[in-house]
Amino acid sequence: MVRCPGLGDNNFSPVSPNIVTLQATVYVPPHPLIQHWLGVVRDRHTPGALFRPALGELGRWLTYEAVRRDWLPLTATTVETPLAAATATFIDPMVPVVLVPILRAGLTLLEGSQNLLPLARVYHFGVVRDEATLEPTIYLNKLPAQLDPDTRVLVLDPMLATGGTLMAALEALVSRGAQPAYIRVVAVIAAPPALQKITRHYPQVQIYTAGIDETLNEVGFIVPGLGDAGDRSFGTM
Ligand SMILES: O=P(O)(O)OC[C@H]1O[C@H](OP(=O)(O)OP(=O)(O)O)[C@H](O)[C@@H]1O
Ligand SMILES: O=c1cc[nH]c(=O)[nH]1
Ligand SMILES: [Mg+2]
Repeated sequence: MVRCPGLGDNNFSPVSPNIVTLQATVYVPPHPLIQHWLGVVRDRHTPGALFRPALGELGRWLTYEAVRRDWLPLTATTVETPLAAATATFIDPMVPVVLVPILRAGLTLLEGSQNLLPLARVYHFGVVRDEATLEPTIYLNKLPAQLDPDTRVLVLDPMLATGGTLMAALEALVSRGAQPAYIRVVAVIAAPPALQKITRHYPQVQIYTAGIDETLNEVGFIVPGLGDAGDRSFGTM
């Protein structure tokens, strides 16, 4: 069990002891709904019609966890209730909030995130891994040329395996002005190679994931994982 600073009394329990060496940038929220939906997506017998909405639920709950501490800028003001004046705190509309789904599989997390952050801009980022070399290729980049340095960025990608895909997305974001301290990642399953790569290059980027698995197999799939998230989501097996 690891107690993460800055997250109040919530204990975020690691599935793998590797998290101990990863400082406090990787969080596995011990939420029963997250655990439930993780079990559903892991199950090979879950049909696509349920797999997709299950990832959507994980997108919702992991987004809730990812944004609830020290990330969304707030502004305090006063409102009139029917009875009297009351202080009120709102999300500061002047600070851009951005969602970056990594296509294809990241699209499944988007709806749940967008429901919680309806005013966020969405910049799609398409990456495909070469099945032989595991190298990522960017085939779509809808990021603007420049991002306001205050922009809060939530990157959505269910699977962090070698970490090559996420590194490509983070490089694109940072080169356009995003600040690593304001970037958070929502993932469903993360593997140690990805976590080590990201925390080494971007120690300020926080990763929120439903689980950390032990290893990758010889063809770069997370084991036990959940298989190919994109193919299972879109019926392209
Ligand atoms: O950490 P990495 O080793 O880079 O692998 C992770 C990436 O692999 C999968 O995408 P894939 O290339 O299969 O594309 P898809 O989402 O379109 O299926 C997954 O959705 C991640 O984006
Ligand atoms: O296990 C894995 C690894 C990469 N991409 C997936 O969809 N699944
Ligand atoms: Mg895929």
